[in-house]
Amino acid sequence: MDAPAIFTEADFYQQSFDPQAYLKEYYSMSDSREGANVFLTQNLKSLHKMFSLDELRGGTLIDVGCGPTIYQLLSACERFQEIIALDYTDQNRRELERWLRNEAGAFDWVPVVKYVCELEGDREKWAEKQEKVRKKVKQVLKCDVTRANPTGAVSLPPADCIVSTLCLEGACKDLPTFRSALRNIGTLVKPGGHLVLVTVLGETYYAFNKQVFSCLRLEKHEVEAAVEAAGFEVTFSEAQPYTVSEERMDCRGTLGLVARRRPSV
Ligand SMILES: C[S@@+](CC[C@H](N)C(=O)[O-])C[C@H]1O[C@@H](n2cnc3c(N)ncnc32)[C@H](O)[C@@H]1O
Repeated sequence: MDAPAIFTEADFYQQSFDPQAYLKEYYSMSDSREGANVFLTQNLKSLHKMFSLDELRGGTLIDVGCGPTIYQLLSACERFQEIIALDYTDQNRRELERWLRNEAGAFDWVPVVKYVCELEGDREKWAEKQEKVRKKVKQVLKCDVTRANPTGAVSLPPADCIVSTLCLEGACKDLPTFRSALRNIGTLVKPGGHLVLVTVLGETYYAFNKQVFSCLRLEKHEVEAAVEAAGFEVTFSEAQPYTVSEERMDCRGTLGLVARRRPSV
């Protein structure tokens, strides 16, 4: 499989991203899909590690490019009082809201929630954690990371922390756009607040449901330099090789990064 000839940007997501197919392909956790679980468990462990850091706690957390997923909030919800989730694509925000309202047909996150509870030391707390996420997510709003003001007419008070998983490398066609998107989302966090990033490294495409999406091929040092240039100080950065060979993506590694926004001058 090859990367698309033209980089698939936000409008392509709006037209072609099927949230249920995405969830089924990347977030179904089962013993029969051992290889497929590696990508997910690697990212869950990284989020668990980062949201165990002392400095990561506070009032508000904004999830940028949340998609239809909640796994990125499972460790975070223990550290922040309120969560606001943002994404460009209408159907992804709707799918997330379906789960938040516990509607029939919403994706079953229980195996993933149990896995994170086990990382935290008590697998039996899964129902409590699900309710915590459902209670803490206060708003699900549209955003565009390529805009200087990502939430447009809606103005949000700057958050204590922003988290973004697997979004910017899919939304940004080249390194200058990636760097400017980091500056844009940086405005959503208070000076002294934190950015938590999970990105894939060395990836040019990912696919599901016979649909291929572009990915900006990134190296660890490029992500770190872009985060620093956006006004943050990187305080934690850990890359892990991704060695599973699969048709659905050409990912070579994953990166978990924490940075602190510098005081404005
Ligand atoms: C690969 S999905 C990641 C979803 C989720 N964060 C996860 O970890 O699985 C990429 C997400 O980025 C969103 N996206 C793409 N372009 C965007 C843009 N310009 N602004 C905001 N979100 C965008 C898509 O709608 C999609 O939900």
